[in-house]
Amino acid sequence: MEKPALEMEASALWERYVEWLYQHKELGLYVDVSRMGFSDGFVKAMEERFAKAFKDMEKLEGGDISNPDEKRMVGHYWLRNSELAPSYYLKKQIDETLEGVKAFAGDVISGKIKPPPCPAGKFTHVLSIGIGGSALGPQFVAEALAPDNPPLEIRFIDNTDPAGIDHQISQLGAKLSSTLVIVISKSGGTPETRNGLLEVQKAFREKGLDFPKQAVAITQEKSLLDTTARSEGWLARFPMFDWVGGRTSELSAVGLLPAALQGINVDDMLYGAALMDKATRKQSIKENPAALLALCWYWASNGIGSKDMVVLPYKDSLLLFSRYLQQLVMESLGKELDLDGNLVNQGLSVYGNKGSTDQHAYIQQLREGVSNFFATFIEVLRDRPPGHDWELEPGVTCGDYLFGMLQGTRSALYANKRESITVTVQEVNARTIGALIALYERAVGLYASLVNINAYHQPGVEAGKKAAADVLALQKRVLAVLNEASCKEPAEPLAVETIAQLCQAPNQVEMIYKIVLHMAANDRALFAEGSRGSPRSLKVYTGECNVEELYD
Ligand SMILES: O=P(O)(O)OC[C@H]1O[C@](O)(CO)[C@@H](O)[C@@H]1O
Repeated sequence: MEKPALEMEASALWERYVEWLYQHKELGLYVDVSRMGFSDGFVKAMEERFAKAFKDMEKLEGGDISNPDEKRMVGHYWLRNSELAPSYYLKKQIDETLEGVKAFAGDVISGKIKPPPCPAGKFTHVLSIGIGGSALGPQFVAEALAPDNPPLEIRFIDNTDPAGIDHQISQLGAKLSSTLVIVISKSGGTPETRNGLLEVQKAFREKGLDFPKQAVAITQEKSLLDTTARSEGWLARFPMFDWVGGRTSELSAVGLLPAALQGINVDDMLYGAALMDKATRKQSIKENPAALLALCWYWASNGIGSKDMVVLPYKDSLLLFSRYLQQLVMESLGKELDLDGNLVNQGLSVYGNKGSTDQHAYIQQLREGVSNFFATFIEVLRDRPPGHDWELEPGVTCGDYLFGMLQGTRSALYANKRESITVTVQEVNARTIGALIALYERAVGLYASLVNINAYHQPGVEAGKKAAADVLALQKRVLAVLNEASCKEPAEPLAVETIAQLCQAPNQVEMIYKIVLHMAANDRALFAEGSRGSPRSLKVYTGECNVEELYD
């Protein structure tokens, strides 16, 4: 009888390794699933589901409405092979956008397009404003592929944290005058991105700079951002297509423009992705690396996300891969309902940083603690560019240590019956990064079919956005109430419970206390008496009577 994979002797394990090893020759990419415990019986039992998943992906690529809730096609695969687009019009849009991105980046790098305050100069920096899928891909790619001295250096604003925004602007300093600002938002209305834009526009005004002459928008046609950019005459606008989701947009203008401006070869990224797309269309689990990943995810987590996926790239430049995958996988698979409307609460949790750094952070728990995960090692064979290596000690380089750490951790986990997948690439370059993106996009698509969910919408995010808007609306009411009390003679400091009554929101008293605490920390409210840690003892006022706000 076949021994369980996690208890095999060395020779049987070697057989299993050889039998299951996947190699993509041209990409120099391997997927090893031998350290996952699935049996042949499990693979057999999954074949029918996979047959359906392959068909679902075929229909998706053919232009079906594969995102039924939003009534949208799902076309990120067409971006790297526009011949696949279901209409000539879409193909033309893809080709023209790609050409436009490359031509614009080329003109900026050559200095044909230059910042107005520096007639003799060139753009030196990019400031990219966006969040979620409109930031994570460009951040991952910049970290992985930007050369040491890129033609334009990139910085990111990906939050509505004022101190974080100030930091980015002050790091640019005088270089703001030679900074190209790219605002990325598919919807064109995401509050964090809008706030980043408003803050940056203010910084431009304060320095007497002409923002539109240094600004580019990447957004859906006719979105608020698009209309603003058009009416203000921004330097350029590039489209985000309705049928490309934020988390799968890295190989659209969203990722390609920032990459091209940093001197990264975007054709190579697209080519790598196209090669991987071709490989992952194969309708045989063993010969399809994305199907192998989806199979392992299903096996490890019982098809219900019962285990987490720890992603460990052993390469500094791949640091952000785990963060990028976190959104791709969790926003796609974390769903309450399946496609038939049943309550399923699906998902697959992803976390990770990089090896060997994480060996000194949490591998202790992975090896000996709670066994609620499976690992994915990302291995890079080429340590450094050729000609730069040297031996730290006889016969051993620094890269050999990194290799040893990865192999040692993989073996140590296996010895304690902890499962792992290893994805190996020859080197980190534009082609392999494109291929890795395409590999995981397809694995997510296949897995979503296996568990019968829509991977391409994100209804859960809306609830948080709405709740945040409610908090801001409540804050405005609190301010109005405080303002009115402060305009009385003498001013009347109010208890938080009284504020809640006056706002007609007695059930929101805790939120009102938090709002007041936040305003006080930012000198927008004052405490007449009481201790901040004893909410009931507080008496609050604004310190000044703002008549304008009162009658607003
Ligand atoms: O590109 P947008 O529309 O600004 O959205 C940013 C992100 O917000 C989300 O809609 C929700 O977090 C993501 O799916 C998306 O990538």
